[in-house]
Amino acid sequence: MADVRYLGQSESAALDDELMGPCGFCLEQLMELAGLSVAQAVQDLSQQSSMQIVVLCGPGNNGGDGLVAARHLFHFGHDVTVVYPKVGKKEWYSSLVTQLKESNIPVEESLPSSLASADVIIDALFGFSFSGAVRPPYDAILGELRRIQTSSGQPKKPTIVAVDAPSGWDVEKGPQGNGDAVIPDVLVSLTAPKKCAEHFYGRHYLGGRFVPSSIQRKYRLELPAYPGASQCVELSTGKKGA
Ligand SMILES: NC(=O)C1=CN([C@@H]2O[C@H](COP(=O)(O)OP(=O)(O)OC[C@H]3O[C@@H](n4cnc5c(N)ncnc54)[C@H](O)[C@@H]3O)[C@@H](O)[C@H]2O)[C@@H](O)CC1
Ligand SMILES: [K+]
Repeated sequence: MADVRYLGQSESAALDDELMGPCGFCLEQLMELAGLSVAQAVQDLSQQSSMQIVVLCGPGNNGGDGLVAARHLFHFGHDVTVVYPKVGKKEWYSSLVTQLKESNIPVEESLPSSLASADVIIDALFGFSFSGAVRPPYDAILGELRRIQTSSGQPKKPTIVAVDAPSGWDVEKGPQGNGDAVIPDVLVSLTAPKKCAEHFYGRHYLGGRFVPSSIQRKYRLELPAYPGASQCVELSTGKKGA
């Protein structure tokens, strides 16, 4: 089988539109499956039965994936905190927050003081629609992540898991500029990897096991086989190099 194809930004948005238009899916369905696949990938990372997990959620659908993943990870037995500075405009986001609160999962507007001692931090701030320089309040959040990642004297650092694209990276060109990008340890690409993933060398999972054959053919996706009933599959990394 050929290599998995990496998608550009406009192609990713077009594919998304087709799924939720002519293919007959709705956002809530796809977000649930995307978030479940992120939760399964995180579960696959460790044998630890109860991890401290902080999920950073942005204002768009990438943030929605994070809210769904948080709920599943709670049901998997983990200690989950959600940071959601701005509730997205779609009504569905408020419903996802309600679902979390019904299980007493904390949903905070700002970073918890315990962030650096988390086992896992999930970056669900921005996905394939990110562009330009990071605006407040997300610039400070990514700055803190970078600080935790680069600080010395901390025996164990949180594993940073990015959803669909590492936030702050150019969706096609990868980490840009002055070396202050957050470099995640794990990336969970959804549907198909975005071009920025060519610059990623950590553990790389693919999730979003819902792409119909018609779309796979049209976009020449060459998706790998998912094992059994799993919602995610691990890929090899650094396809073309930085
Ligand atoms: N078909 C798919 O592949 C699916 C994709 N989903 C998710 O949807 C994501 C795309 O969602 P969206 O199109 O809503 O977009 P994103 O979630 O990538 O981001 C859009 C939001 O980020 C803000 N934003 C963009 N650039 C910014 C900047 N520089 N500073 C601050 N804020 C900025 C925008 O104002 C907007 O509110 C994917 O990456 C994936 O995670 C899933 O939810 C459902 C299925
Ligand atoms: K992200």
